This record gives sequence, structure tokens and C-alpha cells, in this order.
Amino acid sequence: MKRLQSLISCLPSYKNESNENPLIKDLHMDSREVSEGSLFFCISGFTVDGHDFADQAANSGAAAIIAERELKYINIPVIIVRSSKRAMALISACFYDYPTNKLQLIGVTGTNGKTTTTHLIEKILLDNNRKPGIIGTMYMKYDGKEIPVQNTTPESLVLQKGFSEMAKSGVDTVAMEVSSHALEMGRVHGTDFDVAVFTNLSQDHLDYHGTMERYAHAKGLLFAQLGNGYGEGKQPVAVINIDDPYFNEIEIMTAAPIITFGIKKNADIRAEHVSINEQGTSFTMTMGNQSVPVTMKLTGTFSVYNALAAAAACYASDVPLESIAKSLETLEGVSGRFERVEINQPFHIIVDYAHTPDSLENVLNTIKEFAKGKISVVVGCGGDRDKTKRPIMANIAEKLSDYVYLTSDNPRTEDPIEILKQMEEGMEGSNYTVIESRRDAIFEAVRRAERDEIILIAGKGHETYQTIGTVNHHFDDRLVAKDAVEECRKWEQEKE
Ligand SMILES: CC(=O)N[C@H]1[C@@H](OP(=O)(O)OP(=O)(O)OC[C@H]2O[C@@H](n3ccc(=O)[nH]c3=O)[C@H](O)[C@@H]2O)O[C@H](CO)[C@@H](O)[C@@H]1O[C@H](C)C(=O)N[C@@H](C)C(=O)N[C@H](CCC(=O)O)C(=O)O
Ligand SMILES: Nc1ncnc2c1ncn2[C@@H]1O[C@H](COP(=O)(O)OP(=O)(O)OP(=O)(O)O)[C@@H](O)[C@H]1O
Ligand SMILES: N[C@H](CCC[C@H](N)C(=O)O)C(=O)O
Ligand SMILES: [Mg+2]
Repeated sequence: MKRLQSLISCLPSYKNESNENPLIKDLHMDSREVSEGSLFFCISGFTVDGHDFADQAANSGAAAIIAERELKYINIPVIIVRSSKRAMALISACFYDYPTNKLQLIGVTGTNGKTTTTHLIEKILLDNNRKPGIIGTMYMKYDGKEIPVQNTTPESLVLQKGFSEMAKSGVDTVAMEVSSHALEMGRVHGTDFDVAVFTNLSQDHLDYHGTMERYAHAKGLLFAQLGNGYGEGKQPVAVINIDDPYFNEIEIMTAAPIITFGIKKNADIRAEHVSINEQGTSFTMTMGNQSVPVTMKLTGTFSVYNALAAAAACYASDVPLESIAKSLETLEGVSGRFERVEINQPFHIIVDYAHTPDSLENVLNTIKEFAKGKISVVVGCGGDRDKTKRPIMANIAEKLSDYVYLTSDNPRTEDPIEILKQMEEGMEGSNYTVIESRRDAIFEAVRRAERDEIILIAGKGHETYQTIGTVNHHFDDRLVAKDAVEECRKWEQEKE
């Protein structure tokens, strides 16, 4: 708890016409959650304007309000700022006593591989007797708890509270995903990163960023803020994929020392003698004159990149290279990423979170390397998201497989049939079918599967819901695939 005046004194500028100095007990940006003594932030959102809920917040006991314009008929202090979101980030950090100064914080950004890399980092740290926390697409996780999150990178007040709880429970290092949306909207403003990791950049989120240049710039903001307001005696480090075409755009954004990683170019941490098979990958991880062999169960060249990114981040966080290699060897995999569904069926099912052109291409190319039979793909594209990736993803699925089932992902508020039509524009031949219901598409793919075929079910990975309209329905690709195999078995037995 802090007094209002002390909280607003952390802002670079504000207008306050009240002399009151109430005790602030909590921070809220949703009027429906406001309780007695809260500070309410009016955020002008994409759907509604939080300023319209100021009176509701005041009626629910808010002690003061932060807004971007004067508000009429409100009889609690209203502090005017230029950006409520940025002010919220700075005040949240202050309210929770700057928790990121007390933690080693590793931020991971890039189009693909963030969730995977943060989990690799978590594994390495756990094996090295550290107490890691994770924040990302799947959850906020620490001390045996998994707390659901609404966004990959939560809003600043959720984030700072999370850091604070983590620090209190003894977490020493946090690996978090930092999305381009969060960077652009200032959700991580006021957060003190020790290590910033760039995995890669390829097409996604053009609905939001407009162009690849703007998208790259947003990712670069993580590197621009690296070392700002830095805790004494600590040195920030940037970990950057040197093989990525956007390396220069990212590297130029920071004054911090850089550790590069890669396979093709001369990187600081690099993988040599890379060998990939169905069971996983093996390579030699080299840094300076140190070389360690690595064998891991994650497969595909993209997994080697994720391993190198995690290795470099952990190395920058004082974990020796040999320990890193050992931890990578015993990692089982990350939920919904290249996850196999095997219940003794004579073909294979892989569930993967590929929901961008690049990730789909990577996963299918990996599958092609060891496929003994046909490859089929069940794939859709999310609604209310980048429309331009839809035909591209469909085309990649067609080019790199034998048969495609175009289906729904999370249609959200869009018409699923319209999304499918846009995907279909990318198809050149006729080896595909359109089945709107994802469940029916998975069942059809399983029903038609031949011996040794590999069915890739792409796009939803670990998700346990499907968002149709604004409603989340329970849906888990892995469970539906199992149901399909079992149902097909029953049909076969009935036929005999
Ligand atoms: C486009 C976007 O980022 N939207 C985020 C935004 O929602 P919004 O602007 O629609 O909010 P709004 O409904 O207009 O509400 C505006 C304000 O009024 C308040 N309000 C609203 C109603 C009410 O009765 N009272 C009230 O006070 C709201 O709490 C809010 O403060 O603010 C919400 C609350 O924090 C976010 O959860 C929401 O993320 C949505 C779910 C989302 O899908 N975001 C995506 C685009 C995103 O951010 N994705 C990245 C990951 C990308 C990647 O994987 O690379 C992420 O970090 O999650
Ligand atoms: N380094 C990589 N390069 C390209 N594709 C990758 C890489 N790592 C993972 N992928 C693919 O991307 C999918 C998503 O991986 P992951 O969840 O780790 O990414 P993410 O960056 O966290 O995604 P999101 O933006 O949804 O949070 C994986 O299922 C895999 O298909
Ligand atoms: N973080 C990603 C998740 C996409 C997952 C996919 N299943 C979809 O719904 O499009 C996004 O917001 O674009
Ligand atoms: Mg993620």
C-alpha cells in the first residue's frame, strides 16, 4: 500500500488539482474489479473507452483515478496524464517496490519459439538449483503454481504484481515472453530486464503492426529498454539470433553487450555437426574454445535454435555450458509443441502450435525429413488476427504435404466460412478438403489415415478451448485426436 502522491511522483509529468493524498490499496484497470481504496486507470481500449467507467469505479470505492482527460461529476482525485497505459506501467512498478530490480529477468521475444525457449530456460535453471518463474502464453508459473493469464505478456499491473509475488516466494530468475503487442502498448514499460533474447522474425500480426518494418521495430523495443534504470553492479546482455535476416534491425537497438547464437554464421554460441532424426537432434555446442556434445529429444533445426537461445540466456545468467548441455538432454518436450499422440495406431499424429507461415513450414519440413508414408495436415487460421497469413499458410500446407484438411482454428468473431475461403485462395491443386468443424476434420483425417502416415494437427497446440464468437468451448486437439482413433477402432471392429 502506498499514498497517491508518492505513486504519482514516479511519473515524468501529470496534472493534479487535488490536495488529497489517499492510501492506495490496490490497482485496477477494469471498473468491474474495483474495490475500496483502489486506484483506477481509465484506458482507452480497442473495444470500449475505460473513461466511460470512471463513475462506476468511483461508486465501487476507488480512492483516485488516472485519466487522459478531465472527468465530470467525479468527486475523488483525478490525475491527468498523457498516456494512462504508460502511467499504469510506471505506477505499477512503483506500487510493488520495483520487483524486477530484485529478480534476474530474461525477456524472450521473436515471432516463433518464445514459449519453447522460456521452458528450456526453466528446465536448465531448475536443474541448476535456481528457483525460476515463467510468464507467457500458457500461464504464469512459479513455486509449483500455474496461474492462468489472458495475454502472453500481461498488462503491466498484472505483470508487476506477478513479479512481486514471485520475488516474495523466493523466485530468483524469471523467463518471460515479451510480445510485440506488449512492447508497443507499453505493458513492459518500467520493467528492468537483465537479458533480452531475440529468437527470429517472420510474418505474423500484420493486422496490428501493418508492416514487417513496424513489427521488427516493436520487437526491437525490448532491446532499446535493456539496461534502462538498471540495478547496481549488474550488466545487461542481449542474446540475438545471428542467422535471422532481422539481426541488424535488432542489434542496432541496444547498447548492451551482445551474445550471438546460430548455426550458419560465426556465432558466439553455435551448433556444429547438427544431426536430426525422428527421435530428436544432436549437435556440438561451441563457445570460444569450449565444446560440449548435446543430444535432445526436441527435433527439427528450429529446436536447435531454441536450444541455443536458451543456452545463451542461461550462460548470461551464470550457468556453465556443461550443465546447460546436460539439462537439454533430459528435457521431455513442451506441451502442444510437436507433441505426439500415440495410442498404438498404425500411423502417427503430431499436435503442434504452428500458427504462422514460418512455423508451419519449419514443422512440415522437419516431418518430411523422416516421414515413411504420406503426410496430411489439419490446419486453420485464427479469426480477428492477421488475414494476410491465411492463403500463405494454406499454400505451405499444400506444398509440403500430400493432403490438407482446411478447418477452423479459433474463429473468434469472424465468420469461419469466410476465413476458410481466404485460406482456400492459397490452394493451387485439389488435394484438400474443407471441413468447418475442427472435430470433424480431425476425425476425417484419422478415418482416412494410411499405415505410416503422419497427420499434423497444427495451430492450437496446448490450447484447451476453441473460441467461437466470444464463447470459449472446451476443445483439445490431443483429446479429440485420441477420441478419433478410438472411434475408428470401434468402427473397424464392428465391420469385422
Ligand atoms: C488488442 C489488444 O491487445 N487488446 C487487449 C485490450 O483489450 P481492449 O483494448 O479490447 O479492451 P476494452 O475491452 O476496449 O477495454 C478498455 C478498458 O476498459 C475497461 N473496462 C471495460 C469494460 C467495463 O465494464 N469496465 C472497464 O473498466 C477494460 O478493463 C480496459 O481497461 O486489453 C485487454 C485487457 O488487458 C487485453 O486482454 C486485450 O488483449 C486481447 C485479449 C488480445 O487478444 N490481445 C492480443 C492481440 C495480444 O495482445 N497478443 C499478444 C500475443 C501475441 C503473440 O503471441 O505474439 C499478447 O501479449 O497476448
Ligand atoms: N525457433 C523457431 N523457429 C520457427 N518455428 C518455431 C521455432 N520454435 C518453435 N517453432 C514453431 O512455432 C510453434 C510455436 O512455438 P512457441 O509456442 O514456442 O512460439 P511462441 O513464440 O511462444 O508463439 P506465440 O507468439 O503464440 O506466443 C511451434 O509449435 C513450432 O511449430
Ligand atoms: N498468440 C497467438 C496465438 C495464436 C493461436 C492460434 N490458435 C489462433 O487462435 O490464431 C496470437 O494471438 O496470434
Ligand atoms: Mg508463446
